[in-house]
Amino acid sequence: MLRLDTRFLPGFPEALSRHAPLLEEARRRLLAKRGEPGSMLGWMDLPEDTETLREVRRYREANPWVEDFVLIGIGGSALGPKALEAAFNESGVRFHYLDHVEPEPTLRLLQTLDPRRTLVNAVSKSGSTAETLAGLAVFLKWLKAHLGEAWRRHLVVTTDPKEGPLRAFAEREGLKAFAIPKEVGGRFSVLSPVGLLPLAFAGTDLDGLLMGARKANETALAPLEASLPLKTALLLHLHRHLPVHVFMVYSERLRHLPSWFVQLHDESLGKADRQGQRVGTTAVPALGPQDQHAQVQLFREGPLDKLLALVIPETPLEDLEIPEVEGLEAASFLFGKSFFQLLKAEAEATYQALAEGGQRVYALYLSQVSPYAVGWLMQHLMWQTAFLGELWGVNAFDQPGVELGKRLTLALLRQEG
Ligand SMILES: O=P(O)(O)OC[C@H]1O[C@H](O)[C@H](O)[C@@H](O)[C@@H]1O
Repeated sequence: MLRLDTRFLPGFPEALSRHAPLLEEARRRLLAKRGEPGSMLGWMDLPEDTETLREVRRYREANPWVEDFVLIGIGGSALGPKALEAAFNESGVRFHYLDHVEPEPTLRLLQTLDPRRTLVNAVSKSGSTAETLAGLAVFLKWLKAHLGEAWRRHLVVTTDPKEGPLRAFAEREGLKAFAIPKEVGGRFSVLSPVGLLPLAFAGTDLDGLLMGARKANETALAPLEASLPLKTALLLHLHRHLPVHVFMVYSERLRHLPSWFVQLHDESLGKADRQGQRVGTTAVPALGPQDQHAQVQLFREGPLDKLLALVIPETPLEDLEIPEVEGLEAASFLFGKSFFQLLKAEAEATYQALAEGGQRVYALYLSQVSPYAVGWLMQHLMWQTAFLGELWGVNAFDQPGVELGKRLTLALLRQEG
């Protein structure tokens, strides 16, 4: 379950009815593009794709020997699987992410891995991302050096169905390659094989995850009063004059979720609109309770330039009692309480304190940190982003601003010879 709480934004129900025509129009425009080539709305259909799920499961079953899974990918090709695997790794397979090009940790990783038990997954929609190709080259050499001809079983590719250098390489070498559907962009790809393949190795409940995402689809299309993504899109739209959007999650298991959201929000919505105006708000990742001891001071008493979203679990899967300690009476208010009670109290107190501090804040309650609820939340946030693209007049599915950095990197490398 995912539940929106706007108790500290009392005018919101009226604002929702006032903006009904605007929201309905944004939804109509978005859905009208569905199925249009190049509209990049394929992520809406991923939760229904049972064929890919079967293919991913078959591959997982055929490779029971895997103990270490190295995902080489960056941005949308790494952030989603990283967020979900950290929360729902039930298998004990160890995951390593090469989403950087720092030599020292890469060398250390290569020294600790057993190539005979390692599966390398190179993930890139374009198939041409520099960091990913650099990592692939290094791991390919390592696999070949240790395994000879057997290296092919240890490398699996996830990329465009037809195009790009990685697809061509996989074909040339006869490698197993999963497809990221053409109409699915990187930051919207977590429910494609980009996420499903690693999560199958992590033993995550994929049925639950996709069922949750289907629920988000249902709410996205529901009448306005029941349309959670239209509601949160409106919250962000009404506060677009506030430059900062804090996304704060009260779950250690979901510690990587804010980074996934940051890419989704910032890269989709921070750009020039159709009139050439710069638009966008800056998503700031935060984690509870850790950031209560780091960022919350600023959130509470710093500039009133923020809209904050708190993601708060309502129930734990398991709980842990805080036992009494003799001689530590200062902590007696904790004794007999549980970790989750403390977590929940802290989240609620922060929610209230932020509102009383004058900040604009709302909560998204997750029934539990389960694949179902988190699948729902992630697909919900994709809908929210897509609706905001319509409301702000930007193409939420391109990233022209990233291209210049890529071109300059290439130019610098060429100069160095
Ligand atoms: O999946 P890839 O094509 O390798 O792309 C990885 C990342 O590259 C660029 O930085 C894009 O701006 C991101 O949106 C993308 O997620």
